[in-house]
Amino acid sequence: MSTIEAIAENYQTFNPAAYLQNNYIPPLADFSDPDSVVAWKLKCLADACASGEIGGQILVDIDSGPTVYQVLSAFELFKEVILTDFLAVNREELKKWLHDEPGAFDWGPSINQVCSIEGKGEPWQAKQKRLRERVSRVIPVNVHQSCPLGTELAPVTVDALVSSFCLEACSPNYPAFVKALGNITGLLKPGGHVLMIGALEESYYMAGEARLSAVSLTEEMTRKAYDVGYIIRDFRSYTLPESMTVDTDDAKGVSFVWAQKKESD
Ligand SMILES: C[S@@+](CC[C@H](N)C(=O)[O-])C[C@H]1O[C@@H](n2cnc3c(N)ncnc32)[C@H](O)[C@@H]1O
Ligand SMILES: O=[N+]([O-])c1ccc2c(c1)CN[C@@H](CO)C2
Repeated sequence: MSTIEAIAENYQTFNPAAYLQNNYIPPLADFSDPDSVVAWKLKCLADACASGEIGGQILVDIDSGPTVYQVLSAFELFKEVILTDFLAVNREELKKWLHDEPGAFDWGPSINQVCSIEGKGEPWQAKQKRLRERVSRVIPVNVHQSCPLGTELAPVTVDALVSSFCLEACSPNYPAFVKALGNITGLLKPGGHVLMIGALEESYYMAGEARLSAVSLTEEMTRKAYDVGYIIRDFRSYTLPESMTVDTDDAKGVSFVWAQKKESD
């Protein structure tokens, strides 16, 4: 039976480079296929951001891992973007990309895909430059703490959160998943927005030699987690086709939730 401590211990062998290769190159990130799952994720995020209802001062990405695709639309709507992760190795990977250092992962294809979706006709390099300028901090996070960012922002609350493949990938069970959502909700202003991507019916995934357990969530379990304190604005799900099943996890699909924190309970 996993516990929060055992999961944290297991994450010590998480390999960012292996994780990126497993999930962010073809076939999962094959943009020649408009139905590829990463293209679908980017479209979900872009559509929510195109609503005109999301924006403000601070956007926090909870659990960036070594990836930035998840904020490629949302970052444009905020004055400051804060990236976070539990592991120093992931925070270092993010800084490598932010500083355009040798060996950094190439997010160009994902950025180009978002530019196509957004249809503003700008070169992807311009968006990449803007994102690098907009990120103010890369800081630690622990979603199982009542203050997931410690004192870094307190008592400031933020206008929006993005989070992708996080809560289910680091919680030992569904109650802990729901509690972790409650913890990050405390960072959010009333009326603030959450854009969350999650795995559906996944029990494990690999990141190099690390084998991480996940809470297997159905669509209904995912929706239900937002029953307290949120209005769901959009919910979408994607079933992974045979062509996109990989041997590095057993996810059956991906969910997207756009939820807005109620002004008051
Ligand atoms: C599947 S990765 C998600 C990475 C990225 N957001 C993405 O979309 O691919 C899960 C992440 O959970 C992080 N993590 C593990 N335990 C955590 C905890 N207690 N609190 C916050 N994040 C944690 C790991 O460092 C890892 O980056
Ligand atoms: O389909 N995808 O684009 C995709 C990207 C990342 C990840 C998954 C699927 C499923 N496993 C999670 C870890 O819990 C990581």
